[in-house]
Amino acid sequence: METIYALATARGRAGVAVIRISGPAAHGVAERMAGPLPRHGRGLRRLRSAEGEVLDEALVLTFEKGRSFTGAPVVELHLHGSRAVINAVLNELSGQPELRLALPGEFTRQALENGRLDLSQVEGLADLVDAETEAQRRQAMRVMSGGLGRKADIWKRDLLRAMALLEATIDFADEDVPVDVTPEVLDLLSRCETAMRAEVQGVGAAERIRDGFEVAIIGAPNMGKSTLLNHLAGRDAAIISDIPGTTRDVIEVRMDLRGLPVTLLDTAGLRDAGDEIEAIGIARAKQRAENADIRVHLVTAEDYRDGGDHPNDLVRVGLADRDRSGHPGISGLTGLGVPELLDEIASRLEKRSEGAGVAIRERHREALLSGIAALEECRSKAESSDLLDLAAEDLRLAVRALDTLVGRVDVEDVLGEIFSSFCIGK
Ligand SMILES: Nc1nc2c(c(=O)[nH]1)N(C=O)[C@@H](CNc1ccc(C(=O)N[C@@H](CCC(=O)O)C(=O)O)cc1)CN2
Ligand SMILES: Nc1nc2c(ncn2[C@@H]2O[C@H](COP(=O)(O)OP(=O)(O)OP(=O)(O)O)[C@@H](O)[C@H]2O)c(=O)[nH]1
Ligand SMILES: [K+]
Repeated sequence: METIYALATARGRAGVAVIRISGPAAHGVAERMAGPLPRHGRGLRRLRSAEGEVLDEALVLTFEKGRSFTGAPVVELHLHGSRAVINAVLNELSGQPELRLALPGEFTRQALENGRLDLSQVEGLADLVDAETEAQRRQAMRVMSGGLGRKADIWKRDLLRAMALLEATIDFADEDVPVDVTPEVLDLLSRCETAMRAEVQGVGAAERIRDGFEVAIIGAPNMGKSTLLNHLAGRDAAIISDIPGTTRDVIEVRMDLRGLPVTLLDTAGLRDAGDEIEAIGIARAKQRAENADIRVHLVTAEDYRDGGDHPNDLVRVGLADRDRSGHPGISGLTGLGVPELLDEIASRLEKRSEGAGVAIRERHREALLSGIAALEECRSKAESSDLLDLAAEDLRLAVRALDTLVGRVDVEDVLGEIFSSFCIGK
């Protein structure tokens, strides 16, 4: 294994910056710069260049092989977090013949190769590093701490028990001993299948939590859509004017709505377009609104009162102060009714988030579906005594599908894709 190094913290001025070195040469290189180090501990040391110049006074942490994040020997240099210090130390490290700059995600890759994390935990870690909201953090933590692997292990244990029962039946089949194990086998199969299906059901919600929900604000020109968006965003993201047809491109604002990641969309006012550009804007507005998770339809107070049915993915809100009917409406100008609108959106999105479990990616869905398909095959064969051999083969396929979840098999082709989303230093 090579020895790699990289800045683990973000670039730019900060209180402290951390450089990680991982691999067999880590301790040797660090001692060359810092002098003798504790074997598995920490110490305050002067880091010197080869010429003897003091580069920084740093906190140096050492981790023994098998007892570090990567599983390889690790040294962490906790530096003063200025650009100049970071550059000086990185420059010194780049001159060390045993070292190479880490690729994106390469520390985590070492952790995977050294069995410190399974593949699903690596995926969870990737999501955790990207998490912007509380719901994203919680979901990533569930997966990073091994939730999917634990479930897969439980299912696998049941399937291996079913396999042993089937094989015992096959062995006894010659001996005229009437052993009917199928009820127990079928019971084990259906238990797994139900649990796996529940996880498949949750992948959609999990993906929404990771990628974010879209909420589109729609309505006629000049209704105050941009005003409402700016109010929600807390900044002037969209242009407000009393000229109808101001907004043309879709304006996007990312926000954290009670822990849920939401992209708000301000769209062109819907009407018969005044010109060609506006027509394009309106077409885009319709398209994006159609794909959004929720549409907030701004209407006049009169229209709101005349009401009527509307699809339940549509939150219909009436403007507050444009008539005197006195009903509680909404205004992006005064903020009236905005907390209620946010509550309504959040509660709808929370409903959509329900069911997210520890299967959170398309890769997980595919593995589970192929496992479920194998279990279905197995069940239909297990019911007929002359197909038990084939039933056992289907079970092996199902177990294999579970193994791909945690990366015990078929890892190589997915690694590139997973690590491409990591940053350098992770
Ligand atoms: N300084 C620092 N902070 C960090 C990390 C890191 O690598 N370095 N992490 C990186 O993502 C996360 C923590 N994850 C870690 C997981 C395992 C070990 C580790 O060395 N485990 C040893 C025990 C070490 C000890 O107790 O001295 C072990 O399990 O044997 C370190 C960090 C977040 N904070
Ligand atoms: N009285 C009142 N005026 C508002 C309110 N919200 C917005 N306005 C005004 O209505 C005009 C249009 O506001 P915008 O937010 O640009 O409307 P829009 O729906 O985005 O308009 P388009 O870009 O044409 O689709 C501006 O002059 C706003 O100041 C409100 O709640 N009450
Ligand atoms: K506007």
